[in-house]
Amino acid sequence: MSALVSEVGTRTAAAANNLVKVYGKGDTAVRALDGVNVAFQAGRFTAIMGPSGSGKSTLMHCLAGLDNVNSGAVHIGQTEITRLNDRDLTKLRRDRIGFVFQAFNLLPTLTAEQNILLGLELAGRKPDRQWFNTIVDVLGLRDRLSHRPTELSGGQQQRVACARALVARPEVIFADEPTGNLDSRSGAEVLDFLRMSVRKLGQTVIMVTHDPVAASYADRVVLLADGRLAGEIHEPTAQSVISALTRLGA
Ligand SMILES: Nc1ncnc2c1ncn2[C@@H]1O[C@H](COP(=O)(O)OP(=O)(O)OP(=O)(O)O)[C@@H](O)[C@H]1O
Repeated sequence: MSALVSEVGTRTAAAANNLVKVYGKGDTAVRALDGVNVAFQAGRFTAIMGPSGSGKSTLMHCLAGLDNVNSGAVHIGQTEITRLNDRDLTKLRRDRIGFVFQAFNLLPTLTAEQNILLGLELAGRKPDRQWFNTIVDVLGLRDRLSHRPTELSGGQQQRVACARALVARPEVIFADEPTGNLDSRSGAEVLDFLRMSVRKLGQTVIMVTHDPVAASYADRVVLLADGRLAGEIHEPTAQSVISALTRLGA
C-alpha cells in the first residue's frame, strides 16, 4: 500500500502525516497511533474501522484538533492544525469543523432550534435561514423545533445533533459512533442523512464506527490495526467490511 492513502485529483479535506500519539510514559506507555498516514477527500463519506484499541478514537480526536499529537502533522484543508496555538485551534474547531457524538451532547435547557443554532450564535455568525430550513426539512425536524431534548426520541436528538453540525457548513464533520445509542431504524435514518449530506449537500463526513452495517453507508472504509493503517475498502458492503475485520482479528 502507498504511504499516503489518497486519490489523485480530489481536494483533501483532512490528512494525517506520520502521526504518532503515545499515552503515558515509560513502561506503561501506549503507542495509540504509530505513524499513521491517511488523507480524506472533500465531498466523501469515510468510515474509520478497526479492532477495539486499534486507535480509531485517538485518530479522530487528533484529526479534529481535540487532542494533541507527539509527532507528525494534521491538516484540515490547507491548515496544519498541529502548529496552531490553543486559541487558534479552538477557533478552527468552531468555524471549520462539525461534530456528532454518540451521546448527542445537546443542551437540555434549550429547544431543538436553539441547540441547532447555538454554535453559530457563540461564533457571532448569522444563520443562513434558507440553509437552516433545508436541513430542518431534510431531517424531518420541522415540528420538533420547539421541543427540548428530553421531549425527543434518541433518533430525533441525534438528528438535531446532525443539524447542529451541518448548519455552519463546516469543512469536515467528524462523527464518533453516531449510531451507538440508537436502535437500528433510527440509526439507519441518521446514516441515510449523513450519506445524503455528502452526496446531495456536498459535505465531508469522517465517521468512527464499530458497526459494519454503518460503515457500509460510507464511500470508503479506512482500516486501523495496532495504531497503523491496515488497508482500505472502496464502496464497502457490510460483508466486505466484516471479512476485512476478520482478517485483522477483530
Ligand atoms: N487517555 C488514555 N490514556 C491511556 N491510554 C489510552 C487513552 N486513550 C486511549 N488509550 C489507549 O490507546 C489505544 C487506542 O485507543 P482508542 O480509544 O483510540 O482505540 P479505539 O480503536 O477507538 O478503541 P475502541 O474500539 O475500543 O473504542 C488503546 O490501547 C487504549 O487503551
